[in-house]
Amino acid sequence: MNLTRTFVFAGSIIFRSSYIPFSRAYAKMTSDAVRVKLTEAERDSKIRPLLENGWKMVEGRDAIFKQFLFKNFNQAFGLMTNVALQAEKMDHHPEWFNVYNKVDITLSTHDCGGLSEKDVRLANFIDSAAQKLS
Ligand SMILES: C[C@H](O)[C@H](O)[C@H]1CNC2=NC(N)=NC(=O)C2=N1
Repeated sequence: MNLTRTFVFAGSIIFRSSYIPFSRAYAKMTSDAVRVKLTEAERDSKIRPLLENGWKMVEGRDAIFKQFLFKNFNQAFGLMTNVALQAEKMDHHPEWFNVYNKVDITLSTHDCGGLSEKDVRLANFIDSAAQKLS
């Protein structure tokens, strides 16, 4: 249990709150330190719009996938360049594959083993960046 989780666990004991709400509050406070899985309500409000915009749930994983097709390689690589810079800024990285004008992107948060707020933010950024390129 690393220092962050120790602190969160101790906090939930001291404040007599259940582990999850305290850890979510702590996660908001230090959004980069602790990544927590989306709740059912958050999935309904934040993942559903992505699924309606071409993203798909990955079978057997708590992850989302989308394939982007462009006119040529330049556009495809332009998306990857924009996303790479954003990924570094967020410290949150896609799993992706490119061949010529096609970019396959899978998003999930490795640190919590599933979808988190970071995946939602990055997916929305990717959709917006792809739209500007097409
Ligand atoms: C140490 C570094 O902050 C972490 O490994 C970051 C890097 N990028 C990441 N990317 C994704 N998709 N999930 C993570 O949990 C993650 N963690």
